[in-house]
Amino acid sequence: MGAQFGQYWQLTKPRVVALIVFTAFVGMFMAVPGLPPLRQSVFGFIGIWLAAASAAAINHLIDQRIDKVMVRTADRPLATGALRPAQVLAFAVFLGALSMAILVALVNPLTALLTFASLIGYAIVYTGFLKRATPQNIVIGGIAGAAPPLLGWAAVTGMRNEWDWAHALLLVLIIFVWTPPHFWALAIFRREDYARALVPMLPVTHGVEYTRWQILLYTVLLLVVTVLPWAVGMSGLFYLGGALVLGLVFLWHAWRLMDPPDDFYPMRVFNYSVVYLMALFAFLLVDHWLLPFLQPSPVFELQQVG
Ligand code: HEM
Ligand SMILES: CC(C)=CCC/C(C)=C/CC/C(C)=C/COP(=O)(O)OP(=O)(O)O
Repeated sequence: MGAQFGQYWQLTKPRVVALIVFTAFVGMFMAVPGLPPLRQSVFGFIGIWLAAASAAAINHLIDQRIDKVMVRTADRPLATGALRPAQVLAFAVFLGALSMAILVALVNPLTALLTFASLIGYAIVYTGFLKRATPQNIVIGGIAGAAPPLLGWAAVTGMRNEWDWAHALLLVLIIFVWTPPHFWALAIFRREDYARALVPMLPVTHGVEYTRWQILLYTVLLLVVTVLPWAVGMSGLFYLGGALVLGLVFLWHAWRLMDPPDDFYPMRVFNYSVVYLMALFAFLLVDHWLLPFLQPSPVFELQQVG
């Protein structure tokens, strides 16, 4: 029983999904001054979590043949036969249905719709089609993985106006641009896995050198887009400082990757990418709370003038 639970837990890609829901959580806080409304944020969080977990389980189902061939994924529940496809399908449908019920009944229909689109985007469009079709798979598919800040924002505001959309999409853009360096670093290290499984990932189709250049270009772009929250007045100097330091370290890694000290270096870049995104969103969150304290209020300024 305990062992079975472990297998089902593994289907939900718990570590990836933890970072995904963290970005949704930050989206909720960025959407409003102070604390977001309790019901929408708690059930929004649970609903987005369940949807992402469902999408991850469907990814296991559709990818079972690929996962069996790749060293990195050969121990997954379907690849080893620990779970049967029917069990995985039932689990994924259960999580997905529960997610939709919670989002529709306790959050709002727009969040349910956007979350459902992300679920289909990752589980079906990316896994079932793009992944097997083009080396731009993860760039396009990255839209689904990047959506959670928008989902969080929608959960607590229902998207009131263009201002909401523009600011939420800016956070989506950051994760969208982050995804290629995140994934291609790992793909360089695991390129033999992908070649054996006939998955057209960039290092397999265009070579390692070309992929390193792409990583460097996206990392430069990432540094630029992470300045935007400060430039549009969404975040303050505390965030900007954090984003610049984190981004320059990422750039230094991407630069060293052009002529790496050893074969394992791409995995160090990959591991850093995870720490980077976690820290960047933590900076957004803390800055959002600090901002009112750091910026003198108009009353305070008046008192000073007086
Ligand atoms: C299409 C987009 C993406 C692709 C192709 C991708 C690919 C991958 C792959 C292949 C791994 C290794 C997983 C493993 O060995 O179990 C991984 C790990 C990870 N990914 Fe992504 N990823 C994407 C988007 C994201 C997003 C949007 C997030 C979070 C916001 C994320 C967070 C993580 C984390 C936290 C890990 C580390 C898991 C661990 O330490 O075990 N990824 N990713
Ligand atoms: C509803 C919602 C927010 C959905 C988000 C979906 C989600 C779980 C995105 C994670 C992205 C990810 C781990 C891609 C790797 O898939 P892969 O098949 O390339 O990697 P693998 O070989 O490790 O399975």
